[in-house]
Amino acid sequence: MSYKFKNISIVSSFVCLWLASFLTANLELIFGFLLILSFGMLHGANDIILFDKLSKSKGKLPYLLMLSVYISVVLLVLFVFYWAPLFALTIFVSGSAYHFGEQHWEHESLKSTDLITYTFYFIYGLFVIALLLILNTSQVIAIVESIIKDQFPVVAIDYLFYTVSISFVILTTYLAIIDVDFRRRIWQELLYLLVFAVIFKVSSLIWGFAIYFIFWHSLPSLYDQIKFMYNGFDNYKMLAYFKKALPYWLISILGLIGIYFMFKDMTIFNGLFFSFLAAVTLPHSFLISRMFKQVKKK
Ligand SMILES: CC1=C(/C=C/C(C)=C/C=C/C(C)=C/C=O)C(C)(C)CCC1
Repeated sequence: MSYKFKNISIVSSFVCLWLASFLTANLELIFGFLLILSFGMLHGANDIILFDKLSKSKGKLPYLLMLSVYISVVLLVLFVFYWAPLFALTIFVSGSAYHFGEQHWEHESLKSTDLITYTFYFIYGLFVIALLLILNTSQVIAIVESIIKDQFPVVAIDYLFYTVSISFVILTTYLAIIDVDFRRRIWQELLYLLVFAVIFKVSSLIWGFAIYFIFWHSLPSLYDQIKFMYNGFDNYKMLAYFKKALPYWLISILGLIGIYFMFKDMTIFNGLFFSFLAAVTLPHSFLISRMFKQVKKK
C-alpha cells in the first residue's frame, strides 16, 4: 500500500474501533453496509472503464463488446454460485485473498522470485481473511450456510486459520532472511495485523470487514486507479472518476436494494450480497492485477 495512505487508514481504523465501543450491533450493521455500499462498491464501479483502458494499449474494443464480456463473466460466477456454491465460495475467497495481498504489498517490490511474491500476496490476504473469520465464527457460519444451503463445520475455519498461519510464518521468515527492506518493514506490518485482530475481535463481522475493506483496501485502490486512469491524482481527477463511476454504482445499488426488499431477511440478504460481491470481485481482481502489471512495465 502506498505509504501516503497508511496514516489515513490507521486513524480511520481507530475512530471506527472507538465507534464500535458504543454502537449497537444493529447500528454497526447499518454503518458497515453504508461504508461497503459507498466507497467499497465505488472502487469497483469503474471496472469496465478500466477494462477499456487496459485493452486500449492493444487495440480498441467496442464498448458493447466489453460490457457483454463483463456481464457474461459476472453471470457465469453467479451461475457457479448457484450450482456449486462451496466450490464458488472457495474460488472467491482465494481470489479475494490474492487481491487483498496484492493491493497491500504491490508498492513494496519484494526482492524475490515472482512465484514467491505472488504466493506471499495470496497467503497474506488469506491470513487477514482467516483472522476475520476465526474471530467471528458464529456470524460467518450463518452467512456461509445461507450461501451453500447446507451445514458448515466450525473446524473448517480453525483448520484454515492454522494452516494459513503456519504458511504465513514460514514465508515471512524466509522473506525476512533474504530481503533487508522487508526485514525493516515487517515489525510495522505485524503491528498492523495486531490492529486488525483487535478490530475484528471487538467489532461485529460486517463492521470489522467494512473497516478493513474500506480503509485498508478500497480507498488505497481508488487512489491507484485514479492515478492510472488519469495519469496523476488531484481533486478534478477524483471527481472525473466519480462521475464516470456513478451510473455503474447506481445500477448496482438499485439491484441490491431490490434484492433486500425481495427477501427482507438479513441472513438471506447477506448470503445473496456476498454472492453478488463475489461475482463482481473476480473480474475486478483480474483487472486490477493487470493494471499493476501495466504500471510496472511503464
Ligand atoms: C466477510 C465474509 C466473507 C468473505 C468476504 C470476502 C473475502 C470479501 C472480499 C471482497 C473483495 C475482495 C472485494 C473486491 O475488492 C465470507 C467468506 C463470504 C463469509 C461471510 C463473511
